[in-house]
Amino acid sequence: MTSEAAFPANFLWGAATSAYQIEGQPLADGAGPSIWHRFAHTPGRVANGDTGDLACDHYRRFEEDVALMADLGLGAYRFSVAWGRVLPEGRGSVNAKGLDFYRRLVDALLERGIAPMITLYHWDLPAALHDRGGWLNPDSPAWFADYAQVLFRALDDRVPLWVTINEPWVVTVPGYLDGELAPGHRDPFEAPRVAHHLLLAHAEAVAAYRSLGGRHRIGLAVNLEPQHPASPTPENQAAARRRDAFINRWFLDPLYLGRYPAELATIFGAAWPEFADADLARIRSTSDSVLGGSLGTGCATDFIGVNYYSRGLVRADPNTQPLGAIRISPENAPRTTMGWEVYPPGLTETLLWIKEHYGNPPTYITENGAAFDDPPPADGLVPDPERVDYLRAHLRAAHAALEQGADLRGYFVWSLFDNFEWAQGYSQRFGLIRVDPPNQARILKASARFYQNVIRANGV
Ligand SMILES: N=[N+]=NCCCCNC(=O)[C@@H]1[C@H]2[C@H](O)[C@@H](O)[C@H](O)[C@@H](CO)[C@@H]12
Repeated sequence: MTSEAAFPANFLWGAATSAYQIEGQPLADGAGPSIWHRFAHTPGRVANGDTGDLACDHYRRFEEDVALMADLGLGAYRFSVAWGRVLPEGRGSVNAKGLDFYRRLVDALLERGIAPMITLYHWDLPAALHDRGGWLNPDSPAWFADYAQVLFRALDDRVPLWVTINEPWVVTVPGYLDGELAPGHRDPFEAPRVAHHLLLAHAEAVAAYRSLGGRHRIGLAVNLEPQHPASPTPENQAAARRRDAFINRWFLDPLYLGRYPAELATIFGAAWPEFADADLARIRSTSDSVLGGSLGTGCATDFIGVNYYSRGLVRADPNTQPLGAIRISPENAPRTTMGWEVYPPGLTETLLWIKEHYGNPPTYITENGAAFDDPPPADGLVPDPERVDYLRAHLRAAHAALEQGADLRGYFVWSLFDNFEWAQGYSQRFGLIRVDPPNQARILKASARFYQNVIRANGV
């Protein structure tokens, strides 16, 4: 099959998931509960009262699932470790059975020639640490670095790619500002401090990785979305700039430029603290990579993981505080069932924005995908043409950025399976493979076959 867009020879093709969204049995074998176990079991927090108690039962079915990944021809699989399985109290003694699950999963992947990309933190903080203040506690970066070292020591001989934290913005804003996600706080004084501790946690984990002689690559995964004014009025343009700082630059500017966007102090006002210069220096610290010498990007991170779903169409709105800007959904544009506009050019724009603003660091698209109301299976396959179109268009958009010089190394579909979509429970389907918790059958969708062909052709 000749492909219109041929990718580089060693381009990495993967799919992504996270522990609480697919594993099930969150308390098995001595695991400690997470804030998401607690949040999901709090009435009213998750649609239909759904929880991750069963999810995709991946904790039990992982060998079958790895075989499915191999059938698709995945070159890599991105998954997260549930901190509470490895350290039930979040710190202190290691739970051998919990760590062993991840060792067996990694070995099963390697046996099939699938490279593991491990995310150390995908939102499921041990509840025991939350009870000590969680990410608000200035000790949280050290807790995270200690946990990271347990994984580095156990698995770095076999894991080529590490992501420290998934989407610190989502941990911070839905978690501590608007309260939609665990732990469900709504406090503008807490959010900037949580964000700061997450950045320090990333830096401490990277520093620990370097000091242990970590032989591979470690990065941060961030959700990014271009912000476009709904109409070119000065108010809307200013609102788009504020939202750009708030969503896209909050974490990348400190990491690559050693400073927070100035807009954030204006947005948060009195709630924005004075951060120590030494902290910002630590976050941006130039640490020698295992390849010797700084990587040239002058920061602790080897690569950026980009989670791209859509753009933000922005209108000034004084009633939406603290931003004074609201994201609107364009009436006549195609949208996913999450309400997000399907906007492939935004992926090209995002990748080129990273190249221009942060020195073209190595980049992986660590998440890209869409939720649609898939029809039921027909002849053993779920017809999901909308998802096929979404993936094809975004792969072409990624390729356009490659052709303009973006250092894009790989692409991970979100998600391998229909799974627990946080506060929306199982009402949203993002998978290449259909999973219904009651029967746990794995049924390929047309998008899985499409992606299998993309991988074979190394192009789309
Ligand atoms: N305003 N605004 N912007 C919204 C920005 C948040 C976008 N949501 C994500 O990126 C989450 C990411 C997560 O890793 C995964 O665990 C989730 O299942 C997917 C799907 O939801 C995506």
